[in-house]
Amino acid sequence: MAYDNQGATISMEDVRDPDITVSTIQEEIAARRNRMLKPQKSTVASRRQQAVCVRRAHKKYGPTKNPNVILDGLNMTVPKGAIYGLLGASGCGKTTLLSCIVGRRRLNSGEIWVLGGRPGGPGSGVPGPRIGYMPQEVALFGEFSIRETMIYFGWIAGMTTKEVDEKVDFLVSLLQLPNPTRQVKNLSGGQQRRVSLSAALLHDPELLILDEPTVGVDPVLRQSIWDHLVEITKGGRTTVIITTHYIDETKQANIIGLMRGGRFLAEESPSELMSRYQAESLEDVFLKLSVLQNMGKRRRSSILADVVEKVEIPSIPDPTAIDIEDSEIGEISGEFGDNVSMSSKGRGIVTEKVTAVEALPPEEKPTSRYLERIKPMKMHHMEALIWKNFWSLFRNYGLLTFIIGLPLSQMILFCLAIGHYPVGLPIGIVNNEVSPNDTDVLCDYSKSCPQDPDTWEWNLTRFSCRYLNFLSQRQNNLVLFPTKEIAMTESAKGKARAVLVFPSNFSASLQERMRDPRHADPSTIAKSEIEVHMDDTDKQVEWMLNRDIQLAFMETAEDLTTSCGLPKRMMSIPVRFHKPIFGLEIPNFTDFAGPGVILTIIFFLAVALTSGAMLAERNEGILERSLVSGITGTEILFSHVLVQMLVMVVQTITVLLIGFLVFNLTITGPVLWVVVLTLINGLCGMTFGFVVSCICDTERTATYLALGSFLPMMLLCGIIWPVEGMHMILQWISFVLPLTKSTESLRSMLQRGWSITVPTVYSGFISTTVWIIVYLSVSILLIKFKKG
Ligand SMILES: Nc1ncnc2c1ncn2[C@@H]1O[C@H](COP(=O)(O)OP(=O)(O)OP(=O)(O)O)[C@@H](O)[C@H]1O
Repeated sequence: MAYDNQGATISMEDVRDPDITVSTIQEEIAARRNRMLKPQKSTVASRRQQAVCVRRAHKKYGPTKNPNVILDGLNMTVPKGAIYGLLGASGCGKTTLLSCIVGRRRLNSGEIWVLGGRPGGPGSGVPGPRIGYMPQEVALFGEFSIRETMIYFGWIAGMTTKEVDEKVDFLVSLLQLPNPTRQVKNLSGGQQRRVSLSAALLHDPELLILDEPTVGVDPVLRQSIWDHLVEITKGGRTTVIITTHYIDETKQANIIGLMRGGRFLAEESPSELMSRYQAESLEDVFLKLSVLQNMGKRRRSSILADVVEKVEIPSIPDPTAIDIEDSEIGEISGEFGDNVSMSSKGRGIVTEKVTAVEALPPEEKPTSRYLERIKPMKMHHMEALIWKNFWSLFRNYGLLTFIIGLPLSQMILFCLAIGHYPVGLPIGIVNNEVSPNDTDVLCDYSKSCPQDPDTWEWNLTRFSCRYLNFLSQRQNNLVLFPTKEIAMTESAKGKARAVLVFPSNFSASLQERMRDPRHADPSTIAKSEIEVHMDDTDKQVEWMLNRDIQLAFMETAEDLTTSCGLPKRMMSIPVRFHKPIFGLEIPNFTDFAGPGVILTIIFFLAVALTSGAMLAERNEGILERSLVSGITGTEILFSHVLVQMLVMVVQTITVLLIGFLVFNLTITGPVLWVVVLTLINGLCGMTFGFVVSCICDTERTATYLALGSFLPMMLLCGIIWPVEGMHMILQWISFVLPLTKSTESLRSMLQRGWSITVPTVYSGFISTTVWIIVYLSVSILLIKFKKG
């Protein structure tokens, strides 16, 4: 046997004097520090024979400048076949240590060997079915029944449903669980913890890691849980590491590790500890060892002096009783004080049963390592995950209604609310051409031709009335004001969005201007014009009114020529817009914004759905538990993708049907490719959701991130405003955003009718696919490497 000589551990031989006093202990501690450590042989092989072996573990949280040191050179040895009780005050780092052992957190320095290998490395079985992990959180699916929960974890561990059902009966009676058909969310906290424990016990793992399994469990049941643990470890095949706050319940453990200040105060059998420290209970032992540890630290800090003075210093009665030959010493890992270590004599009780040196796991071969790292998806994992994701989603009726109802309602709202022509805008009219007694804004005018058929002389009268008649066909809320001053005052109060003033001899001046433009004086020209004052605060409205005012004039002029039997086009501006190359003759904003809106709805719903599902899974500890049981990040992501694709197909069909069949959005291109682009865009949103859930720790930060990305994407991807109108730098940014190319591609298919072979169209597909790959890779890497 050998012990680790690098962990600053010294044998206990100097702390054995029964008449020891405070001062002598201090002297001894000081003397020991100066003493040379005797090097002992410690090999990787010896560490790999233990169920768990931790050496010189350092772990800290927080910033480098002000770190919160949790593990401070901790050594731990868990022999195979032992029940190891990990004890310590709340917050001392038990859970942190366990999550490092199961490979979910990384040490800052030090080594961990689990079942002969490094966690996460080949041969360790961690993560994987060789380990049974019950985390501190309940980490179960509320929507599932007890039996379904067992089926999920059983399938992951490679069990058949029949095997699971057989084990469920046993566990239900052992842990006094309610009827297995009961839903987990309807169980009490204590019952849920027992279900969680049974999920860890289900597949008879070699190493059971149980983080506070007996919280909220009554003493009788607690005893039967311990009896069961003792029973399963008897054969030496199963090892148990258990944390608990009930120190005295660990009397049945083979070894207990008392953790304090980032180290072990001791790592011994409970009976050995109690007899050595002449303590009634393990709590007493813990207290006495804590005092000793504080004394070691006292020279550095006097903060704990009060505590030390109030507690009786332990006397150690029979130093020879704990004297151990070097040859008997196992890998000493328990320690207390400043580099004062405890021997592990008690461990002999356990190790005797399992001392037969088992064959070591095969050495890692470099050739197979690469293949092992790729870890292809396992069928039984995927089966369990897809089954779980499917039922988690489809049993949550509220969520289901939301994810189908939201795109439906959004599309209806978009089609009803966006792109329609604003009507009923109040337009103030001051018509000085008619008498003040003429109170009807649509004043009378002669519809016959105002041209003398003999002399061809024009006699234009009340042209303003003719014009207002046409204007009212476009904007029907014309409000007559008696004077320009009143009109301007009222419009300043918001009573009119524009004011049109007709000069007193508007028709005569207009006629003069047309008849003899060369000799028309500026006053005549000024009086021939309609004076327009616009409310420019709303650019969109201003443009539309501007267009109406001008088009109404053209229509009036055309009407005049028609009434005189002249060609209609004679009076219009000599620019004629013929059939458009693409799109409708009357431009439609709904058609312009439609593609972007469709893609945005599908993209961000997928982001919300995926990040929500993943975050819930992670925060409830389910993700952690699944990863420890051997599921890979890739499997988790792909299982979500497969199930959520179903949802997305329904969402896509709903949105497209509403848009194109109900609201007649223009669709002239290939329908199949339109559907495919919408679907892969949703997939892109889904993968972005994975990234969000991996980066963010809480739903709140995920909401901020999703919202923070939603607005820039909306603004920059050309939905609201053409990309060509943006600042050059924004155009570059817009170019690489996931929705820009796809929006343009969809618009080209819908309105231009372009096929997939056109670069603008296929570049949308390529851009979306590239983003999917990027997001997916980032999420897989984050799941794999983002550990505490
Ligand atoms: N991700 C983290 N970031 C920063 N600090 C953390 C993190 N996780 C744990 N800690 C801190 O590390 C310390 C040890 O936490 P840990 O959960 O390991 O303690 P514990 O012994 O299991 O406590 P308990 O018995 O109450 O569960 C605590 O002070 C805790 O606040």
